[in-house]
Amino acid sequence: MNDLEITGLTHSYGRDARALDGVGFAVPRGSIVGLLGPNGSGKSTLIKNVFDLLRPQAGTITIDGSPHAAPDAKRKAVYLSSNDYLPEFLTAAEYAAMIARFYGLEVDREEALELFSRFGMDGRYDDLVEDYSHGMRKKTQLMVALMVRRRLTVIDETLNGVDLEALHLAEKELAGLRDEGLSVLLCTHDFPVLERLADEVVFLDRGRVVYNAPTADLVAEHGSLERMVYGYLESGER
Ligand SMILES: Nc1ncnc2c1ncn2[C@@H]1O[C@H](COP(=O)(O)OP(=O)(O)OP(=O)(O)O)[C@@H](O)[C@H]1O
Repeated sequence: MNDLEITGLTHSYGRDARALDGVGFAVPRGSIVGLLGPNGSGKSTLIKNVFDLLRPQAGTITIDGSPHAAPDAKRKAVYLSSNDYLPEFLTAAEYAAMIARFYGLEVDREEALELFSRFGMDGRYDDLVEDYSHGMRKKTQLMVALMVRRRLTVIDETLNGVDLEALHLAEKELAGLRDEGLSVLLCTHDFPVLERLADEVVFLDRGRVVYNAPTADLVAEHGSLERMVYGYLESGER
C-alpha cells in the first residue's frame, strides 16, 4: 500500500519547458522518502500538485488510494511549506486549534505544551506568532503537523532554519511517525539528514526523476548522496 502514488505527472507554466515531465514515484506506507533536486527541478511544483494548489495537466496522484483532490484524501495529508508564513494575529495555540479543526480534530493542550517545551519553546504557546523568530515559526509549523499526525506529512524544506537541537528532535519525531506506520515526504538538501532518515530517495532534475531507489542502495553505489548529486550535475548526463 502506498500513502502517496504519483504517475506520469506533467506540469508546464505557460509555453516554457515543462516544470514536471512524466514524474512517477511512490511513498510506501510507513516510510520516509526524501525528495532532492536542484533549484528549478520541479519540487515545489510537484508538492503544489499533490495538495491541489495546481492542477495536474497529465498524470495521476493518489493519497492512501484516493484521488488527491477528493475531500477524504485531503484530510489524510498535511503540508509544511518552505516559507514561515503564519497568521501573525493568532497565538500558536489558536493557530494549532485552527489547523486541527480543518481535520476535525482538537488539540490536546497538555500534549501541545509538552511538545513546545521539548522544542525549546517553553511558555510561548500562548504568545502571538507575531513575536516569534524565524526558527520558532518553523518549529511551530512542525509541531502542529506532529499534533495532527496525518497519514502523509509533506515537508518542503521546513527544517532549514531550525537550530541543531531542534533538528535532532525533529528527526526523532519524524522517525516516530514512521514507527506508527505514517509516512513522510521530506524535501531537503540536507544530505546527512536524508542518509540518516530516508528509506528511499527521489532525485529530480529538470522535471524528471533521475534516481529513485532505497537510500542504502544509492549510498552503496555512489558513496554518498552528496557524491551522487554532484557527480550527476557535473556529468554530461543532464
Ligand atoms: N508560477 C510560475 N510561473 C512560471 N514558471 C514557474 C512558476 N513556478 C515555477 N516555475 C518554473 O518551473 C520550474 C520548476 O520550479 P519549482 O519551483 O517547481 O522548482 P523547485 O525544485 O521547487 O526549485 P527550488 O529548489 O528553487 O525551490 C522552474 O523552471 C521555474 O522557473
